[in-house]
Amino acid sequence: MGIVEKATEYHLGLLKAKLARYRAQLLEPTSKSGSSGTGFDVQKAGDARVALIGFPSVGKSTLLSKCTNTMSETAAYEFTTLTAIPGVMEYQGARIQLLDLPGIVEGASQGRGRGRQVVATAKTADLILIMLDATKSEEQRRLLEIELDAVGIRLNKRKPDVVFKRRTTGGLTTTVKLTKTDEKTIRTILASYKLHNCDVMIREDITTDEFIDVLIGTRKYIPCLYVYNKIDAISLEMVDKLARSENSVVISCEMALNLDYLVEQVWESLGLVKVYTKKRGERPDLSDPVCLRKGATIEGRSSKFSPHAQKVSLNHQVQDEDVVSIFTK
Ligand SMILES: Nc1nc2c(ncn2[C@@H]2O[C@H](COP(=O)(O)OP(=O)(O)OP(=O)(O)O)[C@@H](O)[C@H]2O)c(=O)[nH]1
Ligand SMILES: [K+]
Ligand SMILES: [Mg+2]
Repeated sequence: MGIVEKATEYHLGLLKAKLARYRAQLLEPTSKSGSSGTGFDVQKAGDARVALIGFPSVGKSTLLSKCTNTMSETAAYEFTTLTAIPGVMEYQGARIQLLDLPGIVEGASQGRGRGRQVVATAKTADLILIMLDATKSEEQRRLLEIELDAVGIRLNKRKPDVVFKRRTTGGLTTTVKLTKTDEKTIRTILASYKLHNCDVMIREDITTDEFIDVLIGTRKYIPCLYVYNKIDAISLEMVDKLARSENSVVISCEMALNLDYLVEQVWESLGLVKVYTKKRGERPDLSDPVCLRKGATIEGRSSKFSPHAQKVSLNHQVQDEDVVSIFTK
C-alpha cells in the first residue's frame, strides 16, 4: 500500500468499524427495533438445515415439492409463498431439512417484515442455496449477496484466523505481514471499540473488513451453492457457462433435470459423513448410519469395516464410513 492508500484505509477502516457496530446493534433481537432480527419460527429437524433464498418466482417452492415429500404452493405470480415451509430430503442415510422461504427483493435486509425475516432465517442454516432464474441477468446474484452480507452472513468464507481474548493487559501480535490493512488501523479500531485490555493475535493476511467481522463476533460463515433453475429455457452455451462457474449447480425443476446431482452437491457442501456404530463384540449395523458433520470429533475406536479396530484419540475427526464403538468406563 502506498501512503495515500494507507491513509484512506485508515480513515475508511475506522468509519466502517463504527458503522458495523451500529448496524450490529440494530440487528440485535433485543434492540428497540423489536423482533426484526428473528426469523420464522420453524424447528430445526434432521442432520442439517438448508435454506432457499431467491427472488420471487425463481422456482423455490417447485424445488421443495420435487425434492421432498412436502408440497409447497407454486404459481406464476410473485410472492406465492408467504412463510417458511420445511421439507426433508433423504440422502445417504441423512435427513436434510430443506426450507422453502418467501421470495425476497432488493432492500430485504433493511425493510420490515418478511424480507428481514427471510434473511434472519438464512442465518440459522448450515447451507444456503441461492436460487436464481437462469433466464434472468446475473445482477440478481449480486443483489442477493448484498442482502445476506448486510445481516452478517459471510458466504463460502472461513472465519479469519484471528485470536481475540479479553485480558487485564493488552497486546497486538501479528504472525504474518499485513498487506491489506496495517497495525495502526487495527489499533485505532480496537481503541474506538474501547478494547484496550485484550490480546489480539492475527495469524493471516486479513483485510480491515475481516478484522471488523472478528470484533463484531456475530458473523455467520455459511457455505453457499448457487442454483440456476429453468435451464430448459436457455441456450446450451449458457447452460455450459453457468455449470462451470464456481459453487454452481444448474437444474430444471420443471423437467426434473440434474436434481440428483444437486442433492449430492448439497451433501458435499454440508460436509456430512456417515458413521456406523457398533456395540462391543458385535458387528456394526450398516443399515443405520449416524450422520455427523466432517470435523466432528468422537472418542472411541474407528475402523473402515476392518476387523481390527484402530484405537483413536479422544478427538478423532470422523471420516466417511467410519465404524465406531463408544466405550464407557
Ligand atoms: N421453465 C421453467 N419454469 C419453472 C421451473 N421451475 C419452476 N418454474 C415456474 O416458475 C414459476 C414460479 O415457481 P415457484 O416455485 O412458485 O417459485 P417461487 O420461487 O417459490 O416463488 P415465490 O414463492 O413467489 O417466491 C411457476 O410458474 C413454475 O411453474 C423450471 O425449471 N423451468
Ligand atoms: K411464485
Ligand atoms: Mg414459493
